[in-house]
Amino acid sequence: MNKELLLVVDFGAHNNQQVAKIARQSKVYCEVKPDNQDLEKLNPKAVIVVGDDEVDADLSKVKSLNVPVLEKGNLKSVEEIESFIKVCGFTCDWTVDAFIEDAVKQIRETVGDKKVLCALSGGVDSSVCAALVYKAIGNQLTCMFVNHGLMRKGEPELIDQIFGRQFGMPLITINAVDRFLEKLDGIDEPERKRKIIGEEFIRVFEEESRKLGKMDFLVQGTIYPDIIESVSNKGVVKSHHNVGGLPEDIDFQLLEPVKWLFKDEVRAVGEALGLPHEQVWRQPFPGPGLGVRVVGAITRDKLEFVRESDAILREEIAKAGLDQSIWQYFTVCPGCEYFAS
Ligand SMILES: Nc1ncnc2c1ncn2[C@@H]1O[C@H](COP(=O)(O)OP(=O)(O)OP(=O)(O)O)[C@@H](O)[C@H]1O
Repeated sequence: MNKELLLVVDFGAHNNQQVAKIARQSKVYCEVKPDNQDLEKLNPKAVIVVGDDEVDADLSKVKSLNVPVLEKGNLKSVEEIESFIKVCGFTCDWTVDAFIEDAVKQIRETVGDKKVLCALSGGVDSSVCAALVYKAIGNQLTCMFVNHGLMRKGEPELIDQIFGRQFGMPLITINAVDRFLEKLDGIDEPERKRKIIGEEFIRVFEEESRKLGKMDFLVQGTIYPDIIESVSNKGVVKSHHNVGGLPEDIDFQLLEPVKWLFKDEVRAVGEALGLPHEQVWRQPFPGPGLGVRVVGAITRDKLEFVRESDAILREEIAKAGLDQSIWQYFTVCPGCEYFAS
């Protein structure tokens, strides 16, 4: 697809992502770039300038593009952006389906006949990436799910049901429950737990992926805010999203098929690809899973307690119709007497 680009040039605005999201809701493809980039090579059809100190900004680079520029005031209203889009004559054809079609084509071109590995956690980002890459290259993709024993109730089974059975993807499930729980034995510091879980994940993933023979690409669920924030005008906000913190020198090329999408767009793409609604709209879940919802040292009893109580809470919240309006809700297992052995 030959995309018409609406460029948001960011002079350090706090609302840069908001402006891009509004434009995209009008089906216009929009990217956010800091003003120090080579804007000309992006060939935009129009530009919106945003910035908290925009009045003092040097707009010569933007003006030299010779395209329409919306540059007055920092807080651009939805109406203002929509009418600018209309005046500029955008085709407004950037839809979820158009994105998928384009992404599938690009993935096929990039991958050719090579092999791709996806670390599938069952979270929104890796799930949508897996579905998208599978649509593009079918069985050239292998997904690997590491069950570390810290998942929510029914989650490992659900991953198998959706990706293994419904989609029919090549899916390898690694049962590493004992291995993780042994490493975590007696550890009560939450930061220490996180570190152990992260490091163990990398070890398991490396060991198991080696058994698969040569894999050329690794799928990574980078999303657009990761990119905008890592190259923001205000300096690096946070480092790039990474598959469980794998080292930089891994022997894979990265495939990042949703790196131009905001989270809600990732969800919409997931639904369009046939992932269940509940899977793509689920609440954020911490990487170290239930391990950090047990206060103090983790035992199998405590894990079971927090897993069951979490399942009950989620069921009740859903029954009350609140599961999409409350951003985060969870149960915690305190280090109480009841569990003393
Ligand atoms: N148990 C797991 N099995 C396989 N891959 C995993 C697992 N946990 C994490 N990963 C990989 O590491 C990536 C980053 O994990 P993190 O916990 O930070 O999740 P995230 O950024 O919310 O992404 P997602 O929505 O895919 O879970 C995931 O996208 C996935 O590729």
